[in-house]
Amino acid sequence: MTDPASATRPASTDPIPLPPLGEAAVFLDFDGTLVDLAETPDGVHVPFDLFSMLERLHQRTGGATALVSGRKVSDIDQFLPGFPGPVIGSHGAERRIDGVFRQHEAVGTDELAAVKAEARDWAERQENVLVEDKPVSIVLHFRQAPGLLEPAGAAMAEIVSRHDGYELHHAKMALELHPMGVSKGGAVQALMDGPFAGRTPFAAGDDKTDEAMMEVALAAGGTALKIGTGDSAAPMRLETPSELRALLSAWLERT
Ligand SMILES: O=P(O)(O)OC[C@H]1O[C@H](O[C@H]2O[C@H](CO)[C@@H](O)[C@H](O)[C@H]2O)[C@H](O)[C@@H](O)[C@@H]1O
Repeated sequence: MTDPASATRPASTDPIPLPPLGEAAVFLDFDGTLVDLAETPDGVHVPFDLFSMLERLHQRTGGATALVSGRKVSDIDQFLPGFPGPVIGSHGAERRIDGVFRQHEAVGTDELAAVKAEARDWAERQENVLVEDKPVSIVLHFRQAPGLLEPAGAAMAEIVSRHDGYELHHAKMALELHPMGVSKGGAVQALMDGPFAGRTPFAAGDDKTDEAMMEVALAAGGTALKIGTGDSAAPMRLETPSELRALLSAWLERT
């Protein structure tokens, strides 16, 4: 029988098997991983020392530290202005690598506009559903209307069923409609095949969308860490973003 406590216990503890930073490629999710979740997307608190820690990781890994978020890249720029490494946004549908910014080809298409309009139209007929419009997707947030999550799931599934090439992603208290095939794993693989080649990857995340990047990290001989509860391919687990930040600080001291 599975021990319920094992869902939150680190699968591996002392010492956590992390490669020397000079040989590592570090992939970090943002919400729920580097910062605590908040009631609204704008409400997250960025600890004052997070930026300097990420900057040190960037330096110590020779530039091989990437932020890999479901947020749009411009959000990450707002929360962590001036982060010098690659920023993967919108779950991989936006990428800024070596200063070159690219977005998914769906941006600007009539089909994407129609998917967004239909989702927004449904949300505007409800109360307290927060709409987040991103370049390659639309997100409906339900922290202020948890009872609507289920009916919204059915309504959003119906919308994507009418638009070829779109899918519904169940996020934390949110539903996101985006083009099929968008994946953090694809973006992480591209970095491992490109500027981060030859390094040992470490990926940390808290959500289902992070599993794809963790699987890429594991397949490349690296390791992965899950924050919080829930199934994960990650062999390591911590409970909170603050524990991860402490681990990253200790890593910076260690190697
Ligand atoms: O991949 P991530 O960096 O973890 O981004 C995932 C989504 O994060 C945001 O939504 C989540 O965090 C909000 C703030 O804590 C929370 O209110 C919401 O319930 C969560 O789903 C962001 O708003 C989304 O665009 C990201 O996809």
